[in-house]
Amino acid sequence: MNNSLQLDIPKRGMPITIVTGFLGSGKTTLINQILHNKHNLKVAILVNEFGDINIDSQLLVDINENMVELSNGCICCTINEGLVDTVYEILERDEKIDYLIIETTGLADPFPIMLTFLSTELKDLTHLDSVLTLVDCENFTPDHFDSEAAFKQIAYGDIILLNKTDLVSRDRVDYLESYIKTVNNGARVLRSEYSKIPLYLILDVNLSKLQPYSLEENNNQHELQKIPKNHLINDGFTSISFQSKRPFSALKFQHNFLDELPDNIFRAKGILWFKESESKHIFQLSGKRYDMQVEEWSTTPTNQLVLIGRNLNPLIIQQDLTNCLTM
Ligand SMILES: Nc1nc2c(ncn2[C@@H]2O[C@H](COP(=O)(O)OP(=O)(O)OP(=O)(O)O)[C@@H](O)[C@H]2O)c(=O)[nH]1
Repeated sequence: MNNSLQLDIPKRGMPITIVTGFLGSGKTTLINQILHNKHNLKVAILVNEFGDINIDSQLLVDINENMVELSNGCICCTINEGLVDTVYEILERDEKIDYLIIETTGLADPFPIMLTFLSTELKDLTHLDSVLTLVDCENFTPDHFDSEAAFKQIAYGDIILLNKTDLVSRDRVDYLESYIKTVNNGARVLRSEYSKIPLYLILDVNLSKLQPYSLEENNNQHELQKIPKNHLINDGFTSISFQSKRPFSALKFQHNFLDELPDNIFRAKGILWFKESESKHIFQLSGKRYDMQVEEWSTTPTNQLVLIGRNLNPLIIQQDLTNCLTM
């Protein structure tokens, strides 16, 4: 007689949370909160930026070998294969990683990224825990910035974090919550300031509705092939990078650039060097709001700036910025 008991316990691979949300909604801020509060958990972070300079990775509190950058393309389309290779590299490390967090660009459609973990061999080695979508309560509009990707971020979110509640009234947050429920009624909706949220509400929550058994393998491949490789072009967004080994004049940067900023720039972020200051300036602009944080330089000073918007003219913007440099 065969006494062995056959238990059908599903093997769970490395848990994965996809952190998404439109430009400037607070994704990097959330990852920093997670890194501060993760205790002994070995967390790997995969940061994707579609510009050719990766500013986000330089703004993370804990930059080490567990942080992987994927720049110059979008993991939901143009560099999806790069995502698969990177996840394999993380899985093959000698030291086991307990949890993987993927920060998408602010313009990513999360669906192809979700499918990546449910098709290919990755479905047996990983476990998609949830898609977490941040919403900037100040800048969010129900037309989703006229961007299909921004709409899908809400539609596919298992957790929606209404962030930047400090900048708006409670009525506005209530309104956003009821609007979001009309698009995605099943999501766990939470609220935060500076993306502060207890980790037990967002990690290892097993909220992903999309599971391998819910989709046939052939179907996944088919769905992946249907994803347009040029969705950023369809949405009309471009990113412009600017770098310089000469400092800016603070006065010129303020008057000739910031005061004249065109409306079609949605987001800018950079590490700036001003002739008038010995400190490094972290520049952040989301919508109409910007701020500068001051820190010590730990590297040779340079300027690195990324601007994201619609129908931007790179030559004019780069020339305007060059004109703000000191001689
Ligand atoms: N007032 C306020 N500012 C916030 C809050 N959360 C984030 N910020 C600020 O908003 C700016 C953008 O935050 P990030 O975390 O870089 O946003 P992101 O989603 O990673 O941006 P991208 O990856 O460029 O799309 C930064 O200046 C943050 O300090 C918040 O709750 N309140």
